[in-house]
Amino acid sequence: MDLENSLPFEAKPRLLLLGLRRSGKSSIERVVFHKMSPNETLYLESTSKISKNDVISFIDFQIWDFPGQIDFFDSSFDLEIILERCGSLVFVIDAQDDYLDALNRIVDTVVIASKFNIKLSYEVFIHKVDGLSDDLKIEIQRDIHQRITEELMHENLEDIHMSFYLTSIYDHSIYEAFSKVIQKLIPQLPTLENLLNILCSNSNIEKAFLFDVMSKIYIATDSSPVDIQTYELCSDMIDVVIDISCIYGPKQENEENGSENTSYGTDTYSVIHLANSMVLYLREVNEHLALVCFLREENFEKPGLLDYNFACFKKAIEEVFEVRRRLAQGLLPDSDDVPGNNKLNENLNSNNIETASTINNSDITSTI
Ligand SMILES: Nc1nc2c(ncn2[C@@H]2O[C@H](COP(=O)(O)OP(=O)(O)OP(=O)(O)O)[C@@H](O)[C@H]2O)c(=O)[nH]1
Repeated sequence: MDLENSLPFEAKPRLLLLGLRRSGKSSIERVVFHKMSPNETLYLESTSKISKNDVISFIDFQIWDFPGQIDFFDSSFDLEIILERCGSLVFVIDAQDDYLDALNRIVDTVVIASKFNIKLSYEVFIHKVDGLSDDLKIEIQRDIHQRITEELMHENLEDIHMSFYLTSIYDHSIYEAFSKVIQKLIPQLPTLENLLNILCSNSNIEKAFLFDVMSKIYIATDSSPVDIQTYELCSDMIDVVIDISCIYGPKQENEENGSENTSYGTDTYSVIHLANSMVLYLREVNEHLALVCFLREENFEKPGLLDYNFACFKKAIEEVFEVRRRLAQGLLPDSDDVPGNNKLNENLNSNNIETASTINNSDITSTI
């Protein structure tokens, strides 16, 4: 599961943050990946050179923050090398400012980038929407979408697909948008979704998210639609659990510098009963990932059933990433027909997960 060690630094997939000066690129990177509070970003200085950050968490990739004043097309940049290992180009537009220049830059960049890497995904963050009314947000999104689509058609690039997100660092929208961007870089996404669907249907769970704990990005969810309020509740639960475990959890000694730090371990488990008869259920899957589920109180009468199903789910997740680890190390042929994948498909078989109707309390206690 030690994924960040599985790829050398230069081989990690890249995500490029591009946009005009002061559009909010560094703020996004600091808030999402370095836990900076949004208010502190007011004091960020303008970035003067490309800042490359290795994301140390479950997700194995690098973020490159391109300063707004740098010309992406400058001949001193080897675009072929920069774009070759790039998974996504994220364009950040300041929605509170005049954005016509930003749109021209986006179209010019797409024209060039599409020549170097046809697999790139293009993401547009219509950013700083916190100060705007709902109607204005929709109007701006429609206008930006239309202008970019027209310009791309003009360049004969109508096949390019771009995704648009309304974002702000002052609420959960930036995490939701980043979650969707990152999910496109995770090849195992359909398998993870499938596992979550099986878990939800067999445990009567309304919604389940698999979170990267450090960034609070969800790397997968079941296929029912994401309701932003449910997402916010589940995401907030991670903060609550981390805060409580930092204060009251067991102290762990840091081997490198001998200091003590508190973090939650692999047995972390939390249940919160809400006033509206709903239950939040959190289990840590490994040091990077946590499963957070939202379910009705009446479906939580047999917590042991959920614990048992979670154990099956956790085992399947471990096998998903064991296959990836072995592929990264060249231990398996890069094909669909590898034994690990067959094993994985076996685990996807819903028979491995008990259903509420087929298990009774005595079975649960004996199987855990
Ligand atoms: N209202 C609001 N302000 C934001 C948001 N995100 C960033 N800002 C502010 O925008 C300003 C510029 O942010 P930066 O992150 O430095 O912008 P940048 O794109 O990295 O700028 P360069 O380094 O010059 O390229 C800061 O004062 C941030 O506090 C947001 O979501 N809402």
